Amino acid sequence: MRDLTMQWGARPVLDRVSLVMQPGERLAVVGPSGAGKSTVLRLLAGLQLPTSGELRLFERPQTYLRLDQTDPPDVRLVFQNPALLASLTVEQNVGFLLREQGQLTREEIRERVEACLEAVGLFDVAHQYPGELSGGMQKRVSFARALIDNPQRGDEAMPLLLYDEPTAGLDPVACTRIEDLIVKTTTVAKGCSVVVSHVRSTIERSAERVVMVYGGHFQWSGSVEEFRTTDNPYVEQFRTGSLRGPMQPSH
Ligand SMILES: Nc1ncnc2c1ncn2[C@@H]1O[C@H](COP(=O)(O)OP(=O)(O)OP(=O)(O)O)[C@@H](O)[C@H]1O
Repeated sequence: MRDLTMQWGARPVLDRVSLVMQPGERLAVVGPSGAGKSTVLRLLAGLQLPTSGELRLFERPQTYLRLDQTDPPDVRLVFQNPALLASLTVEQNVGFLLREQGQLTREEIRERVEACLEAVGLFDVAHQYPGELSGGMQKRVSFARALIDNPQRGDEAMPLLLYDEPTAGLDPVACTRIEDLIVKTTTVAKGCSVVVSHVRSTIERSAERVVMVYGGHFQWSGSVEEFRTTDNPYVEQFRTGSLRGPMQPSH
């Protein structure tokens, strides 16, 4: 992102922000409610276009919405609500894109789906419907869906995986499982990832670098180790949950 601005009202939500991600990097985007974290994800996903500035994904400038691109970049979304299709089985949900592409036989798709389900620790659920699974299992299915690969994908191809609040509302043990899955999914897909989360363990366990968004700017960026110890006032207030600090509701 270079000098990227996203503006709906009088004040820009993102005001000329810049960010470069390294290949294979795992990034966490943090900040208080309404700071613009989901906006960052939606821009990266191509679900909305910036008001101004430049967004490049894998070197290619993004000037069209994802749906309008004939050859969209490989960006995969794992949203807070797993957004599975209720009328399709788990197997049909995970293999949806491969079926649409029509390049593999049913048996080949079934094998790939099975491998992705096993990679996220799901067994014997392929023929069940999402509604028959627990919330945690549904999240796993959405991770499996992010693992499914296009057969034409070259060895050097690198997807960008986007995780929006992946551990919101989960118990601490379920959080740990999902955090491990984020690292695993990103590694297995040979991709890079951006996680938006308020959960400290998720930020620290699933990312290598942290970016703090507030007031339209990226106020701070550093490694996870630095995030734990920095005395940057924004990060300190976020870490401690203090009401005192530079982040106030009126801003
Ligand atoms: N389509 C839209 N039209 C107008 N304003 C919008 C739109 N989408 C987001 N906004 C505004 O942009 C700001 C940032 O929203 P965003 O969802 O990115 O915040 P967030 O940091 O992800 O918050 P949360 O942690 O609560 O999910 C908010 O003030 C929101 O009202």
